[in-house]
Amino acid sequence: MFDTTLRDGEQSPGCSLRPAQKLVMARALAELGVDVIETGFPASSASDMEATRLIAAEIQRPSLCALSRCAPGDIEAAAKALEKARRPRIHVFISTSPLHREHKLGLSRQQVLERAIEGVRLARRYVEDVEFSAEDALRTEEDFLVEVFSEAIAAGARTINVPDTVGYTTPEEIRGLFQRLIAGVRGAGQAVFSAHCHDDLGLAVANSLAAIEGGARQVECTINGIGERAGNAALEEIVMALKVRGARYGTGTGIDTRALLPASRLLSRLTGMTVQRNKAVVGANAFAHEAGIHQHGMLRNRNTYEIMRPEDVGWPASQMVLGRHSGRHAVNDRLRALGFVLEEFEFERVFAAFKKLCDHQRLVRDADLQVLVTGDPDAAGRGYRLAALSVSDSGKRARAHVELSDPEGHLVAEIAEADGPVAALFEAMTRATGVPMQLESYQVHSIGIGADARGEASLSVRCEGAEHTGVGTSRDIIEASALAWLDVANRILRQREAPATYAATA
Ligand SMILES: CC(=O)SCCNC(=O)CCNC(=O)[C@H](O)C(C)(C)COP(=O)(O)OP(=O)(O)OC[C@H]1O[C@@H](n2cnc3c(N)ncnc32)[C@H](O)[C@@H]1OP(=O)(O)O
Ligand SMILES: CC(C)C(=O)C(=O)O
Ligand SMILES: [Mg+2]
Repeated sequence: MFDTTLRDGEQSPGCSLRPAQKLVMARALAELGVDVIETGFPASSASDMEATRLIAAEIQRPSLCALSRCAPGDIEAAAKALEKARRPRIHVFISTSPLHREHKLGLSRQQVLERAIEGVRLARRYVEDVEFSAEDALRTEEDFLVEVFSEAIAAGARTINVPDTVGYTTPEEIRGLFQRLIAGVRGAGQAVFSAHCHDDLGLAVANSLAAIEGGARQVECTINGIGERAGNAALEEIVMALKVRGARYGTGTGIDTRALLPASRLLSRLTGMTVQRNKAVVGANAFAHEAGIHQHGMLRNRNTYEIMRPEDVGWPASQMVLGRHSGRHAVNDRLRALGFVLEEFEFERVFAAFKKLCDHQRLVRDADLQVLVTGDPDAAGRGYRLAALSVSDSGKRARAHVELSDPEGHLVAEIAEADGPVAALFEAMTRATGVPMQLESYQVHSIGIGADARGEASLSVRCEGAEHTGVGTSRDIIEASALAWLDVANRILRQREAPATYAATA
C-alpha cells in the first residue's frame, strides 16, 4: 500500500497542509501500517521540503518517498529532503502520452525516453529504491510504454508505476494492460508493478483492484480518496475490498484496518474536508440503518445487511437510526434496550406517537423515545426556542445578540463578541443555555434554488464525552446556524432530564 495522501492528496484544491500537520498525518499513516508514504514534492516548495525532512527525521518504518520531475534540480531536492530517511525512495516521473508529449512538454518520444533514463540514473546515484512513473500511461501507445518501462528498469528503477492520470480507463482495460506489460517489459521480474488510479469516472478503486488481478503488487491511493479533481483511489476502500474479498484477489495488505476510521477523521480535521455521509467504510452512514426492513434483518442477523464488521474499521458498532422509515421491530428493540417492556396496546400508542414525531424531526433519539413512553408526546419537541437574533460584523469583530425562550417560557437574552459572526452567535447561545459544546464540524448547504433557496446548517459537537448532531434550516444562514445549535442543545438537555423522568414513572 503506497499512500500518497500527503502528495497527490494534498494537491486537491483547498487541502494544503503545513509541515507540522503533515507530520501528524504521517504518524497516523505509519500506525495504519502502509508500506510507503509519499511525503511530497520537495522541489515544489520550501514547505514540502521541510515537511519531508521533518517526517524523515522521525518516521522509521514505512519507506518514505519524495516525488520529482525528470530534472536534476528536482531529484537533488528529493535526495536532500530524504537525507535522514531510513528507507528513502525517489519517485521520478515524466509524461509519456502523445497529448502530453506534444502539448505539455514539447518533446519527442525519443527525448522523453532519454529524460526518463537520465532521471532514473541520477536518482539511483542517491538512493537504491527508485520508482518510475509514466504520467498519463493509460493514453500512451502501448509499444512506447513497454520501451520506456524496459529502459527504466535497465537504468535501475525497482518500482514501475502505471498512472491513470486522468481517470480514463476501465477495469477490463487496465487488467489487460498490466498482464501484457508484465509479460512484455524487459526485466519485469526485477520490478514491482504499481497502479495509480484517479477517480474522474468514479472507477479508481475498481480499476486498482482490476490492476491487482492483472499482476500489480503496489497500489497508490489516499485516505478518503482525496486528490486531484475527483480524487485518487480511496485507500480504505481498496484495503477493505481486499479483506472482504481476499479469496478472489489472492492477496491482502498489512494494514491495521481498525485504524482506518481514526485516520480518515484525522485527515478531515486537518484539511477541513469532511467525507460525505454515504462514503464507503468511513462515512457516517456506512454502518447506519434506518429502514424498518433492514433493521429487522439486522436484528436477526447482521450479515443480512452488512458485509464487514464496523468494529473492524474503527467504528464502535452498527447504528440503528430511528426515523420515518423505521418499523416496529427496531423501535421495540430500542425501547427494550432502554428498559421499557411495553404491553402491545401501549407499544402501539408509542409507535403511533413516534411516527407522528418523525413528521417534525428527522431522527428520533433515546431521550425523545423516553419522553414518548412517559406519556407527554409534546415534551419531545420541548426546549429552548429562538425568540430574536441579530448579528453585526465590523470586519474585525462580530457581535451577536440572542433572545431565547426557555423551556418554561421565560425570555433569556445574551450578547457575545468574537472574531466571526458564527463564533459570536455560538458563544451567546452557550451563555444563554449554559450548554457548553465543543464544535467538531459545522457545515452550511443550500437547499432549493432561486427565490425558494434555504440554508441548512449541520453541526456535530462533543458534550460530556458524547457526540451529538443537529440540523437547522432557514432563509437566513445565521438563523439556520442558531436553530441547528438549539437542536443540539435541546437534545442534550432532554437527555440529561430523561433518566429522572423515567425513574419517576417506572
Ligand atoms: C500528475 C501529477 O500529479 S504531476 C505532479 C503535480 N504536482 C505539482 O505540480 C506540484 C506543485 N507544482 C509547483 O509548485 C510548480 O508547478 C513547480 C514548482 C513544480 C514548477 O513550477 P514552474 O517552474 O513555475 O513551472 P510550471 O508549473 O509553470 O510548469 C511546469 C514545468 O515543468 C515541466 N515538466 C512537467 N512535468 C515534467 C516532468 N515530469 N519532467 C520534466 N519536466 C516536467 C513542464 O514542461 C514545465 O516546464 P517549463 O517551465 O520549462 O515550460
Ligand atoms: C506523478 C504521477 C504518479 C501522478 O500523480 C499521476 O500521473 O496521476
Ligand atoms: Mg496522480
